[in-house]
Amino acid sequence: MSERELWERYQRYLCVVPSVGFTLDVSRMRFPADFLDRMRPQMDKAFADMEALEKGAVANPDEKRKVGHYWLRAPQTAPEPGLQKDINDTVAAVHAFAADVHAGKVKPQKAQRFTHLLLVGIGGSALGPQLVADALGTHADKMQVAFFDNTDPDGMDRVVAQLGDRLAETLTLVISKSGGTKETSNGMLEAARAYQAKGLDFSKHAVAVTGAGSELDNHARKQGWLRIFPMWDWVGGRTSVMSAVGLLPARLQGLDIDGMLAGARDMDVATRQRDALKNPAALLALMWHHAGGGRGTKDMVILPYKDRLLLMSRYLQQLVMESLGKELDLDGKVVNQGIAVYGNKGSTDQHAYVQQLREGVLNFFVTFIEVLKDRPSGAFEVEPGVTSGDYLLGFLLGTRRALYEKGRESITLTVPDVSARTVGALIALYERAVGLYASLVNINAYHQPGVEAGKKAAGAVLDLQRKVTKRLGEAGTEARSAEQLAADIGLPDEVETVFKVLEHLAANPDRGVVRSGGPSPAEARYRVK
Ligand SMILES: O=P(O)(O)OC[C@H]1O[C@](O)(CO)[C@@H](O)[C@@H]1O
Repeated sequence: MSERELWERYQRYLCVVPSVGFTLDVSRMRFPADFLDRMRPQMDKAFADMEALEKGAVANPDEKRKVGHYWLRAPQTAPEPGLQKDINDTVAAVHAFAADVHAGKVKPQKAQRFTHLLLVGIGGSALGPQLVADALGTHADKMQVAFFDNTDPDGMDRVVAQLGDRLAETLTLVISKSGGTKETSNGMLEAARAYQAKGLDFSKHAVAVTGAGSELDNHARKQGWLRIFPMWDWVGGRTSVMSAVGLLPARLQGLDIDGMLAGARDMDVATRQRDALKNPAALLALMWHHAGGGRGTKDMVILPYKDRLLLMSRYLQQLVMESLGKELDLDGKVVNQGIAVYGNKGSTDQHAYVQQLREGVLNFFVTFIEVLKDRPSGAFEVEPGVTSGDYLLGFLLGTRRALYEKGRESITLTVPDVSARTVGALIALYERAVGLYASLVNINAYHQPGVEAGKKAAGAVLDLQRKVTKRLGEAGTEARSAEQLAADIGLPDEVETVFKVLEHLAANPDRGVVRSGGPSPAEARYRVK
């Protein structure tokens, strides 16, 4: 297509959401002229499914749950008055609590004011807060935010070291919907130890966001934590950023959560429209379907040309892949669905993997995110008449063109700025697109049966470790091989796991296991110190 024809196509398919100043351009997707018409019956069903979901139908059949993240920004649309009240009360409580913290009414044990925030959570209980904090944060925020989002001891040590003595002014939020996620409870215990090491009572610095009656809820109550905020079973972890999970840390940081909710609400209005050409979430879902033939054969490369949106790809990775990556469809048929998501930011990636995108294996489509506003003020010309921001746009358009020339498809989202409103709108856009796409390919977007297998297997590894260390203790100073120890504990076939566990213990001198013998697994011998 010539540049002139592309301009015509750009105008024909441009989807505009004036309330958030947002546009979606699908002109560089090579879908055939009749594609949208052909997809209409499936799209109509997707709209009907979505309407039922918003009205409170059980949209997650496996877990028999309602799916209510859209109600979070429009409580009046929640199907029961009790839910509306819960949402309104929680937003009000978040505002009131944050105001008290900022004013020093809620204060730390041995300091005047909380100035820092440590968020302990993982997956949906961290990724949304991380995206929002990074996209909207500044050096002048009311509180600076740090995260424990893994059970990596060194990762946590590094955060604690960076906080240093400011731990005394740090409010820790432990966020877990289920309240039983191991990484998060480990993070909580590690955080408590760090406070204790400084002579501080963790419970006087701790707040929980969790489901009523969860392990975390019970623990926080028993220990008399500062506060507990609710997390509801009708909100999925990966769509929880507009519940207390995301609102509380954002408001404590000093961000405009009402703006974020309003942006999401405006996008929700736009994405409820039944005309796919006017509905950016529907158009996005249709483009994903076109790109990957409804089977996810093409990866989604997210390329925001803005540092503040760096975490978009990580956030979308969970939202898209945990929602769509399913073995079975809603009829129980094996489909192995999904769309792989990766990305970083432009133009940085032009000096990394864009080479492959232009010339290598054609297994992807790109989503460019363009931000019109360069910086709050003070344009600086790096060359006569040209700013760094002009370069950023030049690189975006240049890459888009270079990819198109080689038959590589792309979508472009444009937002006026990176503000609370646009971040809320982008999140809402993708939440809806994922839901609509799931209907198009007939899968349940709201459960995650696959992650349980890894959790169970991890639990089995730790049980095995307990048995091995007990056996090592009984063997005293006698050095034994992994093979012998596996046989000793009655699990001879688990020898590889026994070996890996022993290597890990021996690599950490304070664990009390000494390795001797040769470098190969068969030669290695282990004993207690
Ligand atoms: O908030 P929770 O219950 O700690 O769960 C954290 C994450 O773990 C998962 O359940 C996957 O293991 C995600 O869906 C969820 O966002």
